[in-house]
Amino acid sequence: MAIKIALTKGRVEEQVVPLLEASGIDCSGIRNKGRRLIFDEDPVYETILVKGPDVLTYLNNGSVHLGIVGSDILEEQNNTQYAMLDLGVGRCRFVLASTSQFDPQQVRRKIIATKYPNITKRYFQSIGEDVEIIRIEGSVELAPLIGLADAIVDITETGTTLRENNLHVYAELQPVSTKLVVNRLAVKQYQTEIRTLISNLKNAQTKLGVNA
Ligand SMILES: Nc1ncnc2c1ncn2[C@@H]1O[C@H](COP(=O)(O)OP(=O)(O)OP(=O)(O)O)[C@@H](O)[C@H]1O
Ligand SMILES: O=P(O)(O)OC[C@H]1O[C@H](OP(=O)(O)OP(=O)(O)O)[C@H](O)[C@@H]1O
Repeated sequence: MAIKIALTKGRVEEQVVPLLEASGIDCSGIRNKGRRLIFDEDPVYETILVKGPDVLTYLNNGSVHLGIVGSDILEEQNNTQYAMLDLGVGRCRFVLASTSQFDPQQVRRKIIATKYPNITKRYFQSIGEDVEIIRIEGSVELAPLIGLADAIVDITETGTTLRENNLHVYAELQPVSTKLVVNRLAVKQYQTEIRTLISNLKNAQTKLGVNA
């Protein structure tokens, strides 16, 4: 039976496929995927492509043995315990950002827009502040520009999106990177295979110059 991996499609997929290939996994199907979602070209690993927040749903349900997902999603879903390896790709960081008019000391209770309400809540709790959180699905940078929120908590990599929308960083939160996560039962069932995969991925990181 193949070992099943749920891989986050999009940015993570693009950055992880070279690592999987350098680990000896056949990703030819993913590279020419069209609209396909299941890839069984490799004799050992079957990969499915899913949205990031769904990776843990498949993993916890036992439908897949391994998952590849950003730490942003693991932290938002309060589920970091099965992260076995930092793949060192998909690197970005959480920031609190807003326009130059934003006053971090404002007296009125702040309204914060984000795709990550749990991470945002934990951050403001950690600095002893009570805020109102508005969850939005994307293009979060719009929120302070059109008056939906006072500021945002979002991820940034190059800073281009913030810069091109005239937003500034007011606080640095935690860093983000892509993790390999495992199903608890699969760790026992496929101990040898998972150990081998982790070792091959570490060698692939070295070969490709990826810092974990
Ligand atoms: N700017 C970024 N730089 C590096 N990694 C990022 C960046 N934005 C997101 N990521 C990582 O990639 C993951 C998925 O991002 P991606 O943009 O592909 O999906 P998404 O946010 O669901 O977007 P879409 O709905 O447009 O597919 C995130 O969970 C995060 O770990
Ligand atoms: O600092 P940068 O390199 O510009 O990257 C940051 C952007 O990347 C992510 O958005 P994504 O592309 O996932 O789109 P989204 O707004 O639909 O979430 C994030 O939400 C920022 O908007």
